[in-house]
Formats: sequence, C-alpha cells, structure tokens
Amino acid sequence: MSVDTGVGTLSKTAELQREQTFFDLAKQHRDSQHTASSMAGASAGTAVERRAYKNAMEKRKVASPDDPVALTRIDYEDDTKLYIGKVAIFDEEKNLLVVNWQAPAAAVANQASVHDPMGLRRKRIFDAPSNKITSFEDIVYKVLAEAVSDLDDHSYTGDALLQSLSRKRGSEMTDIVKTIQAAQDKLVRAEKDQLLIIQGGPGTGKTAVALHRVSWLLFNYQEELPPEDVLVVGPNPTFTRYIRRVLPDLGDDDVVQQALQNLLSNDVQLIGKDDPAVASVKGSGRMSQVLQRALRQRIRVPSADIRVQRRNTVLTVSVSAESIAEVLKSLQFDSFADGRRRFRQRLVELSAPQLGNIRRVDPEQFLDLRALDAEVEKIWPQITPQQFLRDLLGSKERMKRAAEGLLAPDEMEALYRQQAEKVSDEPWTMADLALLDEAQAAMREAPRTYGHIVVDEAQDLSKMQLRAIRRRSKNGSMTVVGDIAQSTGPYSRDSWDDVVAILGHEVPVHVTSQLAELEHGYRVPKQVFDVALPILQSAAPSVTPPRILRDVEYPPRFAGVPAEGLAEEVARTVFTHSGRGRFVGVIAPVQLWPIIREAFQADDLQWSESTEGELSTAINLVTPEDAKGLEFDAVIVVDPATILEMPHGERMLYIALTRTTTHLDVIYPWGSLPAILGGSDEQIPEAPEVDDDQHIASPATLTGTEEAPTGTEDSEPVGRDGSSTDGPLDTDPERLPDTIAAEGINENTSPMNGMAALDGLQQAMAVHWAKFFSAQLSENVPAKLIPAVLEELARMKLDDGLT
Ligand SMILES: Nc1ncnc2c1ncn2[C@@H]1O[C@H](COP(=O)(O)OP(=O)(O)OP(=O)(O)O)[C@@H](O)[C@H]1O
Repeated sequence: MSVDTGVGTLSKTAELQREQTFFDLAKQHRDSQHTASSMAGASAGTAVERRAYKNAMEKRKVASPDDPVALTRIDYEDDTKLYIGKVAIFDEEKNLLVVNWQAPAAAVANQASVHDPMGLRRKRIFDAPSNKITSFEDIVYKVLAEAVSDLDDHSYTGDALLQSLSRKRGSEMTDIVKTIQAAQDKLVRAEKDQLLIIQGGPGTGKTAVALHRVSWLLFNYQEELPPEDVLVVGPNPTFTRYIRRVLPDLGDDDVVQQALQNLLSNDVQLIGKDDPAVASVKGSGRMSQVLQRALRQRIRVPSADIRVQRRNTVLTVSVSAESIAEVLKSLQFDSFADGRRRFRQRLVELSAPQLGNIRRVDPEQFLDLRALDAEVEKIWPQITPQQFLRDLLGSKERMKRAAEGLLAPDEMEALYRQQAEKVSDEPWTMADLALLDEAQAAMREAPRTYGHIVVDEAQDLSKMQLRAIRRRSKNGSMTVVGDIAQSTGPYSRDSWDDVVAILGHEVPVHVTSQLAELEHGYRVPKQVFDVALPILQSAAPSVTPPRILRDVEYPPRFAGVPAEGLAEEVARTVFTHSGRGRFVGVIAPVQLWPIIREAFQADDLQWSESTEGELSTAINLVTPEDAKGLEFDAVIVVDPATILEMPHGERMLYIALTRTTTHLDVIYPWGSLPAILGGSDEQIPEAPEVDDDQHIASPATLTGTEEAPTGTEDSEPVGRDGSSTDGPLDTDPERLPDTIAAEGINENTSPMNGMAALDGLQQAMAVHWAKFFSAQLSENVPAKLIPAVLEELARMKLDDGLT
C-alpha cells in the first residue's frame, strides 16, 4: 500500500532536488571526516552520547564510500528533522548532520507506528544507490491513520519494505537497516545482559535481527564489548559464509563468526559420521557425567607402595599406597592437568621425610625426576582429550565402568567404535566435537570466552553442544535464534525449555513472545506459504504460522515427470531460472545428487554444492539439512516424497519449501507427489513418448505433470489440483506478450522457444550456443533480456555454422 502524501509531482521533484543537495553535502563531510574525536567531543548531547559518537567515528567505517549518507529521515511534529544512516556525520561546525541507526535517537524511526507515531509527523525512506536519490517514500502517520480507519499495526508495510523484499538475492545476506520493522527493532535494541531467545517462523528475520542486534550492542556498549568479544555461531560453514558480510557492511569488522564445527574443532579432522541414534546418545546431557567419571577413572590408586629412585644413587624413597590414596581422595583441582601437577607436588612432599635433613631445600632436586614422573604417569596419566575419548569409545570395559547407571546397555554398546591405529586417524564425528570440547575443558583449560554470543539455528543443538557454547560465555549474555518447527536432526526438540535450562543462568531469560513476537514472514510469498502450511500444521502443530506479507505473480509449479527424466527436468528448470539471472537453490536428497550432477554436466551448467561449504552466485545444489537459514530467488524442491522419508521428513520438507523469495518448482517422479502437497494415489499415467527434437527444441513444453503428462507442444501444464497452472516458464510476466512487446522483443523470451521453426539440426546447434552463452551473459545483461539475446546469438552462430 502506498500513501498519498499530498506532495504533487513538481514539488516532489523539487523536494528530491533539495534532498540530493543535502546528500551531496553530507557525503563531502563524510569523506573528509577524519579527526573524529575533536568533532565528537564538541558535538551536542550527553557525555555518553559524545563518547559514543567519538568511538563510532574512530572505529566504524562505511563499507563502501558509495553507501548513501542516509537511509531514512524522520520529521517530528515540531519540525525537527533527523537523517539516519549507517554512520554519524558532522559538519565543520560540529553539528550532527546524520545520526547512525544504532544511536538511541534513531530508535523512534523504526518503532513509530500509525497508532503510536511517537511524536513523528513523517518518516521518509530513501532509495539512493551510490548516494543518488532515485526516489523516496513518505509515511505520513496522520494521513495514513485517516486514510485507513480500521488499520491495525500490522497491515501497513510500505513500498520500501516490499521493494526490499522483492530484490534479487545472492550468495551473501545483506543488511536491513533501512526497513527494519518495529517488532524486530525491539529485539535489536533489547538490553545486553540477558539470554534472549528469538523464536520465529521461516523468513521472519531472526538471523537479520540477531546480526543487527550485534551491531547495536557494539555501538551502545562500546566500553565493555569490543567486536572481538562477540561470537556469532552458525550451524555449518555454508551458513556462516552466507551471513558473513552483514556485520562488516554495518561497520563491524572484527566480530568472530564461526560454524559450530570450527568453533569446537579441537584440531581434529571430521571424517566420521554417526548414525542418528549414536549421535543422539553422544549429544545427551548425561554424557557430561560419563566423561567426568571416565576421567576420574583414569586416575589409578596404586595397590602397593611405590618407590622413587633418588637422584644419582641407587637408593629409593617409598610412599605408601594408603597415603597416596588419601592424597588422591582429598585433592582439589581445577582441571585434570592441574590435578596432575598438584598430585606430583604432593608426592614429592610425601617423599621429603625420607630425604633426611636436606628436605628443607627443594626436595624435588634429590629425586630422580624421570623415575618420579614415571610413577606419576602410572597413577595420573598425562593424556590428551583425543586420546581420552578414543580410549573411552574404543573400550567396552571402560565405557561400562564410566556409564554404569547413566546410559542403558544398548546405548553403551552403540557408542563403541573400533579405535584407529593412530589418534590422528580416528574417525571423529560432529557429535564427538562437543565431547572433546568438554574433555578439553575438564582436562586442560576452559576455552576463550566472549562477552556476547549469538547462536543461529539453535533449535538443532545437542545438550553437549549447548554446554560447549555456554562454556564460551563470560556471563550468559546471549542471543539465541531458531524455530522449533524447523528443528530436525538427532537433537530435534519441541520447546526451548532445555536450552533455557542449560544456557540461562546468571542473567534474566526472555523468549521472544514476552518481548515482541516476530510474526511476519518476510521471505516466502503467500502462494508458496500456502503450500507449506499443511506441512507446518502437521509437523509442529503448536507453532503459530507467520503472517505472510507478500504476494508474487508466480504460482508454485508442480511437475511430475517419468522417474528417469527427473534429473533432466531439474536441469532444464535450473537453466531457465539461472538464464534470467536468478539465484537458484536445488534442494534434493543426497541420493539423487549423482544423477542431478550428471544432468547438470550434460547441460554445461556450473554449480556449487552446499556440502562444500560455499554458495555460488548462480546455481546451488543443497541438501534439505543444509538449506536451513538460506534463501534463493528460485527454489527447486526435488522428490518431496523422499524428503518426507528422511528423519523429521515433514520438517525437512517444510524447510525446503520455505527457502524461496519468489519461485518454487516441485519436481517429482510421477505418482509420488505426497498427499500433504495435494498428491493423490491415482494411477500413474503412462510415460509419454518423448520426441527427441522437441525435447531439444522446447524444454518448457516438456514439463509434464502428473495429471496431464505432456510431451507435445500443445499440452498445457496442469496444477496439483487439476486446475490449469503454468510453470515458471509460462507464467512469468517477463514472458507475457505485452511485456515482451514493451521490451521490444518479438518472440517468446525462453532461450530456446521461438526456434520451433528451425529444423532438428539447427535447433540442436542453437541450443548448444544458447547454453554456451548463458553463463557469460548472466553476469552482464539484464535478466529480462537474456533469453532474447541468447536467441539472437544462437541464430548468429547458426548462420556462421551453416555458411
Ligand atoms: N525488515 C526487513 N526489511 C527487509 N528485509 C527483511 C526484513 N526482515 C527480514 N528481511 C529479509 O527476509 C529474509 C529472511 O530473513 P532471515 O533470514 O533473517 O529470516 P529467518 O527468520 O532467520 O529465517 P529462517 O528461519 O529460514 O532461517 C532475508 O532476506 C532478510 O533480509
């Protein structure tokens, strides 16, 4: 909904000019802003504010000199105006021209609403790439309230937000400072010293909020919280790479961002994989006691007196087994290593009386140190956490002694693993890392700690992993982000209770619903969420679905194809999307990856794989597990029935379906569309005869559907409810005749449509060239024009080839 602000076209142009003049001026000041301290020192405001600005100027930089100086402007009823940007800007008279968004004065910009304008008359949101204002949107609170009498707080989104949500996505997340919403802002600006658990549906902005919260905390708690004292933990390297730009773009370079496996890596290589049942036992909180016991059991109380040789003699001193047992029983120590040190010291002290009158000097000098250490080693071995865990997992006997009464016999059995010859060859698994971390802390020293920790996708963490994170917190100040409905894997949970129990000590605990609910879904369009909703209701009935803000013109496309043509259909669909410059995610069970790779190769497509830890800028093959937290312009969900068969299959499918900002294709073998997606048990239609030439000529028309398998150009794709529904190729307004006419393109803009008039050989060559140029073009040519350009290029090459 846009608002008529009463500003006419001419005056709006003049206003835009005025704003541009201000933007140019502010940019000059920003560029020349160097002695920040003197400027900030003389600026208005309290001492705290002045110090804050001073530090802001010293530490923060805009990521790009082309960043607009201001993102928004707020006008108070008394005509005071405040420009808000990513950094504060002062003029040479030390007047504040632009306030940075994290400053207290800027909070009102996001928190004002129609019902409570908080003294604001207007909020202006600029669209100003490279500091050149192309337009602005005015939200005039009074006009807005009068315009829509029954407006509730939720029904006004604003064009700037919708535009921002419709933007093309890429391999890295971006900041949302310009359009952050009131409920989100409350969480961003929540007090530091608390355990804040942000629960929210897919795409409600949890990750975005958590990252902006970090930036806000860094600005507002500068004295106590330097950037390197903040840790952001993600579930896997792909996700961490996906979010890594946001904080530097907000001016916060030195925050530590790590995937959980790297944080806990303990210098071991992850080469093993646990069965879910084994991982589940390893992740249970009981393992912490098992480890403690096992560690204690490594200390051996000698059954006989021990003798230690004296230095440079054959004489020995003897220490009784009873006195050693007594020492071991009463010894207080911080870590296993510390205990060993103390025990050795006590042993020396116990030897002292037998060293005669020389004992007043350091008695250790009169003992043969090698002999002393050998005796200590027998009683209190010096082992690494890796050796310790390897010995424990590799010995049923040890495990039984340590886990008696804590683990069931079958759980102990499940944990057994044949030891590798060398510790370095042990097939360490993800679940082992938290055990190693616990052992490391108990045996050597606690890890480095942080003043604030953000944990994303926290719904999937085991209790042992949560303990490992807790261990890294200085005082419990954390922001924990997740969605119970997306909780999968061996540690899947249905509430945050155990997370609170482990993480929530020392500081107050708040779960989002007590502060501000993240109830709006910003990513997924309505048409797509309608598909995902029944799955949510079945997979997590207690979770309230997000309110979806956005419609798109593209209905989800369901394509049933012969099983043997599944991968080809995926490749064809990918080709269509990526040819239009869309950021594509193919979410498929790993067992299908080999055939999908083959199809991609056959079509000369370049792609990245989530299991390798990085997304490409174009085409990505992603497992349903890795898809968590990611988003794409176009998502192709492959074989939903197989996804449903995975552990927590419904939640996996829900996650997969909610990754798209715009286009969704569900591609499945005929007859396998799950009922929850509208499939039925109807007879599988016979596979149509596919004519090779047509196959090449018009991939779009080969998109068969379960109800109306096609293979001919005439057949019309049919939706899962039997109604006529178009695939992305045919519903895309970019391809509609009037749009095409407006673009000056004569043909259907599919890269290969419009070639039907060519004969088979010509078509084959055209297709070849179209594919060849596709990758290069997507970098340089507007997406809309690519199909037409491709076609032209293909024709030119064709002519070359024929002449
Ligand atoms: N106020 C906002 N303005 C503009 N974009 C927003 C806003 N809030 C969220 N978004 C966008 O919505 C998308 C989803 O946000 P985000 O990834 O933070 O959601 P999430 O709740 O973490 O999702 P998931 O549960 O799937 O991990 C992102 O592209 C984000 O930039």
